[in-house]
Amino acid sequence: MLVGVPREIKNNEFRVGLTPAAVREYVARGHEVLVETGAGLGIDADDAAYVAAGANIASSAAEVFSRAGMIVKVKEPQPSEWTQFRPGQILFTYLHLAPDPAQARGLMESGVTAVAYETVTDAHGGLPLLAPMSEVAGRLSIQAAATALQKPNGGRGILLGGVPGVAPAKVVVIGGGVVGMHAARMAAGLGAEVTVLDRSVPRLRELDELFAGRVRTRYSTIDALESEVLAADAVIGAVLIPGAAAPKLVSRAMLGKMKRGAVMVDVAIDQGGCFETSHATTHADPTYVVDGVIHYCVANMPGAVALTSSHALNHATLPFGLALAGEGLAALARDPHLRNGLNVHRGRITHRAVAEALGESFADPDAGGIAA
Ligand SMILES: NC(=O)C1=CN([C@@H]2O[C@H](COP(=O)(O)OP(=O)(O)OC[C@H]3O[C@@H](n4cnc5c(N)ncnc54)[C@H](O)[C@@H]3O)[C@@H](O)[C@H]2O)C=CC1
Ligand SMILES: CC(=O)C(=O)O
Ligand SMILES: [Mg+2]
Repeated sequence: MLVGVPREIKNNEFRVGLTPAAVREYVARGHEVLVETGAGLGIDADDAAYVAAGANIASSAAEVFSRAGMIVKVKEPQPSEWTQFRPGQILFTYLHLAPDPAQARGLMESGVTAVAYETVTDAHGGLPLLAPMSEVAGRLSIQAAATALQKPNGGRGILLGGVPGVAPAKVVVIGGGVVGMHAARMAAGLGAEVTVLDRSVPRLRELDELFAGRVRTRYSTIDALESEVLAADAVIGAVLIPGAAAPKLVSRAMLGKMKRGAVMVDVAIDQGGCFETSHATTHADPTYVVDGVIHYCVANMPGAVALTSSHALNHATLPFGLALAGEGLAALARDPHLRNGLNVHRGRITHRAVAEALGESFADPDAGGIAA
């Protein structure tokens, strides 16, 4: 198959869909790879590095979109990209459609077959193509919180770890999955007092074991959430119901009672955010203030550490991308986990939670017909 890699165009997005190492794997299996000029510059991979890996270089995104049978990207397509897809073409990237009806409509109208990284599953109930970026964003969330808490940035002026004789900051992590676990680990490593809330008791048990008492865990009732959030210096929003819009767990009323200069990092913003007052921001202007509380709501946090992120993402996407390039739609028919990633096919929404969030009718991909 001819696999196309356009340059990412979202604000401050420096990642790339395929690294040169990944290109080499595709080429070794007989695929042709077409990379837009400059697509890898954010990770120190120039056109020559891609040519050395066996790729051809396209002078424009339009050339990539018009020639490729499959497009491999990182971020959800932007409006200027929706219009370039065509029926039968495969798109393999993050989509986050639940909070984004305009993009959903654009993809449906294009006729593209869109496989979303964030809903591909594995045999252990995990999300293998979301996990690496959740690891990055979880770790980064604590760097963002630590920076925003500094007085010149509008924060409370508290050091996460404190110093001998002065108490550390209180960090509250809502959702103890991949993002939450990595956030807790970084915050605890810096010496903060960390509490993780989750609705899954088995998950709280795992975290309790893992952190051996260094991190507190609490079952996430409204009571527990309120008391923790009101005492917090930093709150990390890290919940997920796969495919669905994030539940709003911190209300405007709760926010009004928080400490002035506290920081809220809503990592779940790509699914619409889990704080009532969240709206998506960009790396160019990452924070805003509501009721004296700093909000950081960047929807592509890993783009800031593109070098680390692109390699981690490619390690996870490579086997699935190779299956799609090698078998086309048959890969979706064969592998139920990859099929869970299918969000849009032939103008219909093919993921149940995404369809429900958008109020669209659901076309069940398990009911057959994919490989036709
Ligand atoms: N902003 C960004 O740049 C990035 C955002 N993300 C997003 O971060 C979010 C979290 O991702 P992961 O940690 O990988 O998901 P995950 O599935 O590993 O963890 C989610 C956790 O939330 C818990 N949860 C669900 N509903 C809850 C509720 N009402 N109260 C408390 N806990 C609840 C679940 O039990 C689970 O443990 C996702 O929306 C993901 O897309 C991930 C990477 C980058
Ligand atoms: C998961 C996601 O949205 C990102 O890495 O940007
Ligand atoms: Mg995102």
